[in-house]
Amino acid sequence: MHHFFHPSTTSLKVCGVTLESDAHQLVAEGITALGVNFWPKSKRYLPPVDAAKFLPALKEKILRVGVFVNAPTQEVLSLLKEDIIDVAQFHGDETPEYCAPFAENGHPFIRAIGVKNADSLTNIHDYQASAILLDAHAPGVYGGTGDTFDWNLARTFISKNPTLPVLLAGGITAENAAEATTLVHPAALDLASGSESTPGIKDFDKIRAIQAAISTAQ
Ligand SMILES: O=C(O)c1ccccc1NCC(=O)[C@H](O)[C@H](O)COP(=O)(O)O
Repeated sequence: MHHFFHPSTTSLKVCGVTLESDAHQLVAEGITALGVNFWPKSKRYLPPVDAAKFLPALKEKILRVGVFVNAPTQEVLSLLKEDIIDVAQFHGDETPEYCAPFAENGHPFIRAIGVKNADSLTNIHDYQASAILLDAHAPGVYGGTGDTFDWNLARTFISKNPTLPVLLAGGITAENAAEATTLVHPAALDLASGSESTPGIKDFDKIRAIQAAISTAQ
């Protein structure tokens, strides 16, 4: 986890994992982090009870991130306390007040921000997040759209906040991963649509191509 949040290079987080076999293959491919989506309306939803069958065995092998949209605090806390996930990712309308107990109790979390314009990037320190994920603005669906946003906003944000780990998300594919790495220099690229054959099913040719693009770019 230390490596992920204090990176010297851009790492990769593959989100929307639903299959145990895909999770093990991500470990075998040396991917830094995986995301499991606990929002019931996501195309990539995995019920916590199913995630609990395979995520514990992956502890220390890959960073296990749980993605939540406006979930009850207790649901998030129990997955963290039961050691099913390492990090929570808040990808909905969670406020600084919602996030505060996680920060105060030392639970690492990523706050995802849908970037509409420069105003989307104000007051981000209020969340006290371990890392920030910048994604395309997606009213109502929140994430996983495959759409990009203006990466110059991300680049400017990172240059003004050099000690805050920032993940870049939204429409990352093998075709644009090198440019995203070179232009933005994020702590990690994060992707769902660009890593799968159908929602929730990973395509390892695509994932290897993205890894290669990141390596070449840095
Ligand atoms: O993937 C989803 O279905 C999703 C739904 C609601 C909130 C978040 C979601 N995904 C979280 C992620 O971290 C995705 O990787 C991120 O939104 C980028 O997705 P994509 O543009 O498809 O690469």
